[in-house]
Amino acid sequence: MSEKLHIIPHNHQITADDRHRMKGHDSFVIWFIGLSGSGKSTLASALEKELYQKGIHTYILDGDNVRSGLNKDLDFSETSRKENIRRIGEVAKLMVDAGVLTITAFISPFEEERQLVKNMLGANRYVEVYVDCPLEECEKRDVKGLYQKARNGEISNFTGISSPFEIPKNPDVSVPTHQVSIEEGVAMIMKTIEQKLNSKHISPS
Ligand SMILES: Nc1ncnc2c1ncn2[C@@H]1O[C@H](COP(=O)(O)OS(=O)(=O)O)[C@@H](OP(=O)(O)O)[C@H]1O
Ligand SMILES: Nc1ncnc2c1ncn2[C@@H]1O[C@H](COP(=O)(O)OP(=O)(O)O)[C@@H](O)[C@H]1O
Repeated sequence: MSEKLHIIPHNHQITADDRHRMKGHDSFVIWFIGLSGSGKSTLASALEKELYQKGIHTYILDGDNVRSGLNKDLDFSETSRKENIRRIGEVAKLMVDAGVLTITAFISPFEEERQLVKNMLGANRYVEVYVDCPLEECEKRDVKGLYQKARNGEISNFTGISSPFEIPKNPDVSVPTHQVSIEEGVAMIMKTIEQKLNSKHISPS
């Protein structure tokens, strides 16, 4: 797009801080990264349950509600995956501004897009969770039978088999799901976000 757009922001009367004060907690994104079958959805779901029980307003963005709607025009080429993550980052930013503790569960295979999202949100609103599970274990689990299909050549560009996965350089927490239980994994994440949950980042009224 070459034409300059004249978009001038409006300063609304209610701010993110007002929304945090209303809800009694801060908002940020918990961004899960990992191979298919590593345990992103399982951990995201268990974590959400724990946060819900603490009275925290959460929402999970995942393939079910994003790739089948907003991003249904995208496939699994490198370009599409990058655009997938960029758009999810933008949606997460809106949700965080709306006061929701947002959890995302996407493979997010490229470091560059992860950094882009982190910069978009601001480092203090982005918690990176690497669901660290070896390919062999993910393939053994083969929750959806997709690894078998990828090995048979029925699916192309499959992450870990025929499409790259860049190991996160500096995640806030790594959860080795082949070594720890779901409960232990959730506890590791809760420990990482504990301080953020307690410090409300709310300016005095
Ligand atoms: N080619 C290929 N490679 C990897 N994964 C594939 C592929 N085709 C379909 N699937 C299914 O789509 C889910 C991954 O989508 P994501 O949006 O998370 O991928 S990405 O972040 O854009 O790389 C992934 O879900 P999870 O298993 O929950 O990770 C797969 O079930
Ligand atoms: N410690 C663990 N943490 C998360 N998942 C685990 C763990 N141990 C075994 N699993 C199993 O691994 C599978 C992970 O699948 P899923 O959560 O759909 O992965 P992803 O969303 O990354 O594709 C599930 O069947 C889950 O029960």
